[in-house]
Amino acid sequence: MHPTARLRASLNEKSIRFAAGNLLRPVVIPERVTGTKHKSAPAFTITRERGFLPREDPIKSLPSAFKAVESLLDRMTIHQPNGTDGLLALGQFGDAVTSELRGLNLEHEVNKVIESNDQLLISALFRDYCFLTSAYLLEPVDIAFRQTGEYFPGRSILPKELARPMAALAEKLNQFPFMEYASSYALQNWARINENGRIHYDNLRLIRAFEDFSGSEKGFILVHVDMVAHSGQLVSAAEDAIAAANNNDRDAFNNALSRLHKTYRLINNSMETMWGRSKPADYLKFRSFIFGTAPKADNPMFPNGVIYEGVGDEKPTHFRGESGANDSMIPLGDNLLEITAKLPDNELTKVLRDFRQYRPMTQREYIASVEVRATEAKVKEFAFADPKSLAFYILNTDQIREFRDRHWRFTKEYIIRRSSYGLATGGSPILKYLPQNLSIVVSVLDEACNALPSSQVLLSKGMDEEIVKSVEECRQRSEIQKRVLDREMEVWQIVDEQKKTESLRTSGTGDSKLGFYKRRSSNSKVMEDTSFAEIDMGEKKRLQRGSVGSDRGG
Ligand code: HEM
Repeated sequence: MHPTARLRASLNEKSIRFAAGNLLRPVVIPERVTGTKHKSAPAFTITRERGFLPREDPIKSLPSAFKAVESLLDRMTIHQPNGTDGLLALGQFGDAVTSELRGLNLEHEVNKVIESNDQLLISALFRDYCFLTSAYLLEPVDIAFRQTGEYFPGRSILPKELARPMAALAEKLNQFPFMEYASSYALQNWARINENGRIHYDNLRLIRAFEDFSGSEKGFILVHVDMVAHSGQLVSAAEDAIAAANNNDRDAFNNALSRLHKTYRLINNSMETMWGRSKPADYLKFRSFIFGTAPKADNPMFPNGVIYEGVGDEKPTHFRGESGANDSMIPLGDNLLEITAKLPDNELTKVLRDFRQYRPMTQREYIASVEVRATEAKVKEFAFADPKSLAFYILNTDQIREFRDRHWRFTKEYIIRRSSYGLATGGSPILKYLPQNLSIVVSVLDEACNALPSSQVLLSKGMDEEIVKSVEECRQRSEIQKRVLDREMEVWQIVDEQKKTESLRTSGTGDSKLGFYKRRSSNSKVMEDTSFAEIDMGEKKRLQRGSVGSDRGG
């Protein structure tokens, strides 16, 4: 069947498929999947070697039939490698897309690639069309932000030259037709500098960029890749832990949890390098381009969603934006250690579950399967039944706490300090979503620490001194974290309420922000039905320059 014939009637329907019913089966994770004989295997086939990275390094450039696409991608980046301004800096990207792609019928070329079922090439095309789509929709948002420090609505119609290939590629990959962390912005967007070298930060470069190939955007993306380069060991340890719990094999279980712990430590150490590689003062400069069009009810940038021209019945669509929330390393730990089971049944948990849909199908199914299989194998109960296993369970849960703690500090320093805009790129409410997840890990850690005998008892039973010492430190950290977070949340609650009161007070006063908004939207159909008084596009903040790489002014 011709691929376009399969386009969904409405892209807004969440028609992503799950392997329901298969999640309980034992999963055999291969060591490696490479070479042309595996051409049709999904790019994100999960292996013990590569974990959540694509099974082969991403394709760096497109076949010559797509030279118009490649040219737009090269010329759009705000800071061009030769020091000039790119199309996005000049506000010329939207016009360039329509004038340069119209009439080329690249949709036909895209469909030929889809029919070939060359999954690596399909994935590269999806990455590149995602970059074009986000740049096109968010260009007005970024221009306004660079000029005023405030956000502005994006474009509400995606032209068919982008919309139809996007929809067809997304359909083939069974993903939403929008930029996503794994399949476009981060995990499909790196190349090794030395082909024979390791997948390691110093040996990586970007394939595509919105702002700059050598500055903070590079650091932001490639630190994620550097972390995920360890994920093969996470997958391997998680699989061995589930198998050991099923086989009642205590030694194998402890060995697997010990390997899991070592790997999470490597990942957390890599994450810590973010501060130096991607400056907090630079983040907002490329962040405009990774926002999404969801949530439907409450996204001031896309109050009426986005119409994909020529796709299905052209109903407005709403998709979450790019976010590390779509990474699979932490959900893997949450599910394996049965932390997920402790999530309260509320709106924020729905957000977390929704994030899990925004990733390659293989990862979606795998993460869901770990949740089901770990519950069946009673991983947590098995860990709690033995002091040494429980000690490893605590060490791993503490690593997940450490990740979320550092992450919350990133969010405060990179975002909250610099913008009052309440939505994160993935569309979650910043002040509520991340702290909830952190507080849940802390409560699981607390529960596990309370169940563990005292250090003296552990030592008297012959437990390794180093492990006992580390676990004791976890206990202390857990108590401190809980106290600090509780106090902090009280303060944020007050700030949030003040913000709401202030917004009510100033509503309808016609201040300069609103004036700018109205001026800019005078010829924009998108704003016709929107009440300006209710819009919060973030407060005006002074942009500061960072000092990483060649990240220059703008
Ligand atoms: C400057 C650095 C970072 C900032 C400012 C940041 C910001 C955020 C924000 C605001 C969210 C909320 C979800 C949303 O987008 O709506 C989020 C979620 C998330 N991010 Fe990041 N992030 C950063 C780095 C990372 C890194 C390096 C990773 C590693 C994979 C990561 C993984 C995650 C995860 C797993 C979540 C879901 C939260 C959870 O489960 O508790 N982030 N991020």
